[in-house]
Amino acid sequence: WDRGKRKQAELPSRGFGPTVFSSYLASLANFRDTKRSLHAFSNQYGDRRFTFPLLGEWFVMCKSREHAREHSNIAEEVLSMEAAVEKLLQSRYTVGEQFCSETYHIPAIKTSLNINLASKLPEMLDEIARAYDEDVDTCIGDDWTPLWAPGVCTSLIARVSNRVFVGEKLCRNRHYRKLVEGFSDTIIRGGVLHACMPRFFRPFAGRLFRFIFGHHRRMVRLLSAEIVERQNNRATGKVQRNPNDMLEWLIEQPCDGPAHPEHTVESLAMRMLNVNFVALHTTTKTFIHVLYDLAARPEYLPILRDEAQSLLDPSNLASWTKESLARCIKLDSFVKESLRLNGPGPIWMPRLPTAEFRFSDGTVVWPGNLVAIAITAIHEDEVNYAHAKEFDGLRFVKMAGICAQEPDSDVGPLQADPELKWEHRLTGTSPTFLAFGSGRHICPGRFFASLELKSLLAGLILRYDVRMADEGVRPPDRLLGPVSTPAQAKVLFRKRQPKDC
Ligand code: HEM
Repeated sequence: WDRGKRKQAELPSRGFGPTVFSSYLASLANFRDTKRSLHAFSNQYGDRRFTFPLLGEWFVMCKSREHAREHSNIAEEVLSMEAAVEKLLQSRYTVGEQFCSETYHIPAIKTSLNINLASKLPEMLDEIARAYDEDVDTCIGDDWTPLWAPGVCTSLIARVSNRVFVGEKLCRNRHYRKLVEGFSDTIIRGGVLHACMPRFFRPFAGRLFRFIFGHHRRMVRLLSAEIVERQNNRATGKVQRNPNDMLEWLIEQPCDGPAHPEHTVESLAMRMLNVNFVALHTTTKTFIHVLYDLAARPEYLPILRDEAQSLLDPSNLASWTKESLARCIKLDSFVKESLRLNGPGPIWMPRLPTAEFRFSDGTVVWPGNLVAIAITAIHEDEVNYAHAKEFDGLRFVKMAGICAQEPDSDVGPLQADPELKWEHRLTGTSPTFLAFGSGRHICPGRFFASLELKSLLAGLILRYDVRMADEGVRPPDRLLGPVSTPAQAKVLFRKRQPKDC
């Protein structure tokens, strides 16, 4: 008999009746097709909170705008995101205690990264041009050539992101890239494995896991010389010699007091793993989905290309600016629509109550039972979006009420009215668009992610034609319970034909 179920017994739940073990049957059935089961629950109980048994957990789910708003704004001390993530990923075992206990990468992203976006853009654009030259141009010609989309996208995102995180030398270092590219997937898989083990066995399994993969050990080895040199520069008043990048912004974060005047190499290496964890996985998956959406819908290529060409100089990436990319509203809408329909799964923004907690509608949640938002039920609800299940690359341009014609002045419509349209831009969030979360833990890296994704996509459509081998068919996502990942598929690339230039 499941204790979690008894505790939430007053909430509606669609299971197999009140018999012993029924919750386990429901849990297995929900695992088989999580998204569809969750949508059925949501349609039935959408305006109330309901329980959703899945893999031995009792998720208390919500879907309505009011519930989503309340969920997003409750204090970390009451409904904890960190505790929920730790429970789901078992990261204390797979990466180590320090991975979960320190969080100074968050202020570094929130402030330093965001303040420096415009000044770091030229380096990102330089890395994008080099990456396309070296990793794509060398593999393709004037004829259609199949390229492994997940491989290409993972490598591009890791390379360009790390140009901003650790600089030119390390972002091209083979060993460094191998470490950061595989890190998130290994940790997520390891987390699932650990969650299935008996609790008493996890510390031992974790030690073995960390010994085998050695993520932290390898990161310390790769970064230690660089960190020591930068700290020496600081100590000898030559701080201006240090590059302005994420590693430096982490070093600058305040320490715990006089006993620890500066962060240790071990601590900084762990933070850099954490930065890569939050930044690469999400952005890479998004880029793969965007590429599939574009390759399967070739009608968008000329539309996006015309816009990019009119606002960005195709032969001179160095001339692109944050403002000129912001004016690419169709590109912005296309990526946002892809994010709307292709999240990493139907259960979103999990929280773990630290004590018994009562929501404003009277629902009581118990410590140990996870609370989450049914994101796909919101993103695919006809009440929120017309023809919600269909992909419309220009949806958010239309929703913002902006004429889908070319902007006819230098100013462009978004710059003319940025406040009004914010909600419909890629980085905008609302109770009906939660891909970047909302409220207290809203994604602080979304401005960086948006700039990176739009620069990469603009670069791609100005250089290449893309299509699926099976014309017009988008490869289906791979589903495993609540986790959805993009298909492992090839996309056909060819250099852009001269008649299109
Ligand atoms: C398309 C790419 C991305 C997506 C879809 C995404 C999505 C999200 C979501 C949904 C959350 C909130 C989770 C919750 O409330 O449970 C979040 C939080 C976070 N994201 Fe992102 N993210 C992306 C890219 C990035 C990047 C590039 C960075 C760093 C450079 C980043 C750093 C973070 C951090 C540090 C948090 C935790 C914030 C906090 O606890 O206050 N994200 N992200």
